[in-house]
Amino acid sequence: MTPFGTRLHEAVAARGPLCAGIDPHAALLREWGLDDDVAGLERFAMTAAEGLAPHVSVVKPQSAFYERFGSRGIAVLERLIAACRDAGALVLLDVKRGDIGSTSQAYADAYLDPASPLASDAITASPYLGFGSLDPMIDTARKHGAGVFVLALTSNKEGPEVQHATTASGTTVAGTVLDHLRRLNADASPLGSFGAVIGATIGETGEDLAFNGPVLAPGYGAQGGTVADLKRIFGASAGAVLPSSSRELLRHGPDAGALRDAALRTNDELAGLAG
Ligand SMILES: O=C(O)c1cc(=O)[nH]c(=O)n1[C@@H]1O[C@H](COP(=O)(O)O)[C@@H](O)[C@H]1O
Repeated sequence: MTPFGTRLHEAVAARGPLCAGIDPHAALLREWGLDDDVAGLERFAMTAAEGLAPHVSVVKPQSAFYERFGSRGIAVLERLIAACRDAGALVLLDVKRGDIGSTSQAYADAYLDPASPLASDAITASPYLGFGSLDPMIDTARKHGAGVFVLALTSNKEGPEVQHATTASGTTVAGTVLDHLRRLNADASPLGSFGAVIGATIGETGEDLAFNGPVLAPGYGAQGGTVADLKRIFGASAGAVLPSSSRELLRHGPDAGALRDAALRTNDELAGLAG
């Protein structure tokens, strides 16, 4: 299997860097004229897939918005993942998992093993049980050509309390995560498969953000992040950055063509980002 980083590099070159979040908020379902039930969820998800997945490099469904409907919501998520992959988009399933190693393996089997009904191209992971607790996810991703995006400097205002804290070795928690990612991606070309999550909303951190892997940058759009912020935060490394937008993009529904136009327009705005 071609490594995720290589597939992502090709997808971004072909379709642009925008990562389209498919988050069926109850308020968005109502805005689209849908009921906040499983039928509404299915209609929302499939319309978003139709409008966005043929045009963007990456889609990112947030699992909780599907889980809130129980097993029938998860069945919709399974169908959404399949539809988006069929349309040529890479699926980054946003689950932010992290646990002791033996349970991390179960999460890896659930989301990264092609035999699983929820198999995706990549997942988001939380490193706060220690970066090494994610090893089963990293190893399983390597085996199946998948990717893992690890939380480093998140877009929410509460993140710095933990992420800016200094560890016993003198580096920050975020800096430690980035060091691990630097090591994991060291030999990859053109791009590693192990990414960092760094919000498009963060202020000056003093961290070295350059590494040979992709960056998921949520917070672009509804949370206030702009193209200027992306340039300020990432500078020359911005070529491997995936700005992620959910609500700002999805408010253009329920017309699939309007979603497509919004995604294409956003990718045009992001075109100046690389280099
Ligand atoms: O991992 C994420 O995707 C994520 C990390 C982060 O630091 N901030 C963040 O907002 N997210 C997710 O990115 C999406 C942002 O949605 P919008 O604010 O509607 O664009 C949601 O699915 C969040 O759960």
